[in-house]
Amino acid sequence: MFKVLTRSCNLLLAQTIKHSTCTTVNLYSTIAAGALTRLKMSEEKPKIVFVLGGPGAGKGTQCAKIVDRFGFVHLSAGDLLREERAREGSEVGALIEDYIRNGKIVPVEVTCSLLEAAMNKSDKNKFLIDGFPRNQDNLDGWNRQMSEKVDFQFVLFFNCSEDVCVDRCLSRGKSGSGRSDDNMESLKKRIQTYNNDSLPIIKHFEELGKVKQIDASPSSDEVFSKVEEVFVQSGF
Ligand SMILES: Nc1ncnc2c1ncn2[C@@H]1O[C@H](COP(=O)(O)OP(=O)(O)OP(=O)(O)O)[C@@H](O)[C@H]1O
Ligand SMILES: O=c1ccn([C@@H]2O[C@H](COP(=O)(O)O)[C@@H](O)[C@H]2O)c(=O)[nH]1
Repeated sequence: MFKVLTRSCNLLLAQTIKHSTCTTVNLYSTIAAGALTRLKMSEEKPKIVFVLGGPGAGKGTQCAKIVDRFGFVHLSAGDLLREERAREGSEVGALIEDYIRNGKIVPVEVTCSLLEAAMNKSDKNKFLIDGFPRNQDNLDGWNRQMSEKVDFQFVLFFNCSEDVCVDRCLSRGKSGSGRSDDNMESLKKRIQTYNNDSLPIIKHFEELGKVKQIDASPSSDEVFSKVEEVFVQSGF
C-alpha cells in the first residue's frame, strides 16, 4: 500500500512541477483521495499544531519531547523534503536541493503532498507540523488542500534571537549534521527568508489569536517546561 502511495506521490510531484495549475489540482485530488477516505473512516479529524520559529530555534528538539510526553506524531516538513531529495528516482530531488541550499521555500504542491501522504500513513490523530507553513504560498496551498480535513489547534512559535539561531545551526553543522544549509552562506539566506516570508505568516495567526509564543533562548528543558504548560492548558 505504502509503495503504491510513494509511487503515486512521486508521479504527482513530478507532474506538479511540469504541468499547469489545473492539471496539478486534478492530480492532487487523486492523491488526496486516499487520505480523505482515511479521514472519513476515523471519527474525528486529525488535530494539527503548526510549529514555527527561526532556523535552529529548537523546533525539532522540542517536537521530540512533545511526542514523548503527549503522543503526537512529529512531521518535519524539512525532513520530509530531505527524504524526498534522497529518494532514488525522485524527480524533484534536484529542485529540492536547490531550494534548500539557497534557503528558498519549495512550492507548496510538493511539501503539502508529502505532508498529506505522511499523515495518511499514520494511524495516529495528533500531528505536529514542524517548519510549515512558512510563506503565503504554503498557507494558501494548505488552506486549499487540507484545512477542511483537519482540526487546526494553534501555532507553537519558538521565538529566538538571530544570533542564537545562527550559533545553534553552526554548532549543529560542526557536530556533523550533514545538512547542506548549516553554513553561514545558507544561513544568511534562510534568515532573510524567515524575516521576509515566515514572520508575516506568524503575524497572520497572531491576529487570529492562534499563536502560543515561547521564549526559545533558555536550555531545552526550561523551554520544554513552558511548552508542557501550553499543551496541558490546551487540553492535551
Ligand atoms: N534550548 C536549546 N539550547 C541550546 N541548544 C539547543 C536548544 N534547543 C535546540 N538546541 C540545539 O540547537 C540545534 C538546532 O536545534 P533544532 O534542530 O531542534 O532546531 P530547529 O528549529 O528544528 O532547526 P531547523 O529549523 O534548522 O531545522 C541542535 O543542535 C540542538 O541540539
Ligand atoms: O515547508 C517547508 C519546510 C522546509 N523547506 C526547506 O527546507 C529547508 C530546511 O527546513 P528546516 O525546517 O530548517 O529543516 C528550508 O530552509 C527550506 O529551504 C521548505 O521549502 N518548505
